[in-house]
Amino acid sequence: MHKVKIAPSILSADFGKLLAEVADVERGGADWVHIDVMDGHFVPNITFGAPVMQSISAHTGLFKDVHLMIENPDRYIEDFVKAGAQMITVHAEACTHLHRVIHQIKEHGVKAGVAINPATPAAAIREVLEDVDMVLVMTVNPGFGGQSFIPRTVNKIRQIREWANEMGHTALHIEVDGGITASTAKQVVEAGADVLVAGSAVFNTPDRAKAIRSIRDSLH
Ligand SMILES: O=C(CO)[C@H](O)[C@H](O)COP(=O)(O)O
Ligand SMILES: [Co+2]
Repeated sequence: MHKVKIAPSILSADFGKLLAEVADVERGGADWVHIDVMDGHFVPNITFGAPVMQSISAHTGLFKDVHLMIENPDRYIEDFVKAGAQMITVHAEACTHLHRVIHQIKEHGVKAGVAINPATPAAAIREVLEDVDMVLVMTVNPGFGGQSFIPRTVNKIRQIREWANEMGHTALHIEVDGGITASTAKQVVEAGADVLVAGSAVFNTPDRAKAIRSIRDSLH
């Protein structure tokens, strides 16, 4: 089992001072930075694209975890690789040819993840589980920060970790995203998650180091 990683989502950061916000969580003990890209089609919200991501990349040593909530993500993989992405996650619901997109990401030499919405069963990604570096189990409906954790999603985490262990895919990361706080983190880690995205729980408080520490401490 990997050491649990905390990945603050910049969705809840102040976009007017993104570099300072990312530097703040880097100093505060974050492991990864989670970059939410939304297109206003796959989800009812728009964030930013590869050029903004590139400006952040150049100024942080954090591992860059890109969550593409966009339709036809295959059209933008190369742009995000050039912008510094180290993990690119696409939604199973947004890809007609999911296996092809996953291999397209890997051909660029970056890690590949697949995400599933709360209403999507774990079985939707069973056939690509051995191909991916990470499964992102959405614990809220994607599109917005600050929503409440959906408890039913915990069963899917357990199921996916069980399948990965059965197939010997012990390096698989399981990331959870949405409503992760010091009150919800422990149950998802116990179910098999090892990457915790936290947006509002980290950025909506003035002391980011304290917020990250309190999520980490809640796991013991
Ligand atoms: O992908 C996302 C939303 O679609 C974000 O990563 C997620 O919402 C993080 O925000 P919070 O921790 O506040 O729930
Ligand atoms: Co996200």
